[in-house]
Amino acid sequence: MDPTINYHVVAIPYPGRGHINPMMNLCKLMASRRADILITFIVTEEWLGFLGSETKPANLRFGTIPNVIPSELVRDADFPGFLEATLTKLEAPVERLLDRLEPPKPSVVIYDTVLAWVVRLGYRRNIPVAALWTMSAMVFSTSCHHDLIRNGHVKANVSERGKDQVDNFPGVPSIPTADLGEGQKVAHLLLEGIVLVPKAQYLLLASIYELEYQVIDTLKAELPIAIYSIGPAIPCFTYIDNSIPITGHNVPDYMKWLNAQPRCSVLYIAQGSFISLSSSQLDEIVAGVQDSGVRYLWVARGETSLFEKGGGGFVVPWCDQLKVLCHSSIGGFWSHCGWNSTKEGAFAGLPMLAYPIVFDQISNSKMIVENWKMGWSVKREGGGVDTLIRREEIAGLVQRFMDLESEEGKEMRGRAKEIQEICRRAVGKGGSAETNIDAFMKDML
Ligand SMILES: O=c1ccn([C@@H]2O[C@H](COP(=O)(O)OP(=O)(O)O[C@H]3O[C@H](CO)[C@@H](O)[C@H](O)[C@H]3O)[C@@H](O)[C@H]2O)c(=O)[nH]1
Repeated sequence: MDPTINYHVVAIPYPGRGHINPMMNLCKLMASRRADILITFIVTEEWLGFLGSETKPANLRFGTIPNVIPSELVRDADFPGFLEATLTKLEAPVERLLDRLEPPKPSVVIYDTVLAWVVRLGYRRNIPVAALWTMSAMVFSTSCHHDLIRNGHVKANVSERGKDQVDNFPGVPSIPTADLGEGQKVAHLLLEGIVLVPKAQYLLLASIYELEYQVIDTLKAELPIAIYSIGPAIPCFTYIDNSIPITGHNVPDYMKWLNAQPRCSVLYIAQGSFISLSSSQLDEIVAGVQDSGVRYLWVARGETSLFEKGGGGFVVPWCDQLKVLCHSSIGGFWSHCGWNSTKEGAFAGLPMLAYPIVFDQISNSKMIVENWKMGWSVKREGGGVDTLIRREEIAGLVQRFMDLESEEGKEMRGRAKEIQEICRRAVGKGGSAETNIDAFMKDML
């Protein structure tokens, strides 16, 4: 046993990019704040391949289990099946790994809220558990009050935007039922984890207190366990200064291309790490953006052949998103509104074009457009998820959005900077993120 280590923390992330990233960022922060903690971050062998080259503190180590769930590369094909596998196949190999772990015995297991089985594991082994919620506090609150959904107060259908409003979610303003993102085949599986949160010892919200304080305070008053809002859990500490162009030997081509573009001229487009758009809608978006004449940097996976027509852009299969968002050539962010992307856009102070697809993305897009007023919705008011948005409409919208001189654009950019300021204060020295992470570490150890 390493004599400098006094405490052991085990982290069990849900195996998906939008979940692994915030867990990893939290663990990096914790490991760098106290050298006497060893953190074991448990991933499958496949995910070790994706994450193995990450720079991280020496007291943060990977623990691996075999690939007992479907590959990350094919999980879109059957998402309910994938989710089910994470709930039924991971527990046994994780237990075997825990039996082999070097001492000291874990002081706490931090787990993704989705993985309900970890709560039972904690009880069996007499180890306290901390649930990490990787979506907004608002979505936690609305999901948490699932009795309303079960009792039929909330319509379980996102494809038709109903007019019904739900105004009895504590700490959450009145919200249309159709914005809740419920009704997916997977909703009941996710709810299982949420229902068990009160049986955990701690709840960690990957959210900025100042941006969601009403709902966070309400949750603190309602739930019987300790709750900490740990800040955005994005790798923001590396990229604070966006005025310095990124140069050097290992600079990827997309960064070199960005370095050569005029200030605020490029629209960054990323529709998320999984769940694709319909191919007809994707065709319209690609054609619309290209017809707009606006420069773009596009993260595209299988659909790169769509870009053969050319256009003023750069297409990549993957990029270092936060670094890109903080680059001075980027002037706007087209996003599917995953919670991490939402927070990264806010941290970068970028106006956003919101194109949510499922789950919490719909309420995140509302937060961006209606609450923070730092973005526009691509979809028309009242249009369902299946309504096709034509290329002409998209071209016009993108042109107006990237126009730096328009009054409406200036106002939106001003709001984005205000939200950015709130984020930066929260993650700065003595800000709410640091204070709350320190409080959690003190309490759990
Ligand atoms: O080229 C890329 C594309 C993405 N990312 C990163 O990947 C993460 C993606 O996370 P997110 O924006 O939250 O999207 P998803 O992976 O789709 O997130 C899932 O998980 C989120 C958190 O639970 C939910 O909010 C989403 O609805 C759900 O789809 C972000 O940190 C991005 O910076 C990159 O670094 N490079």
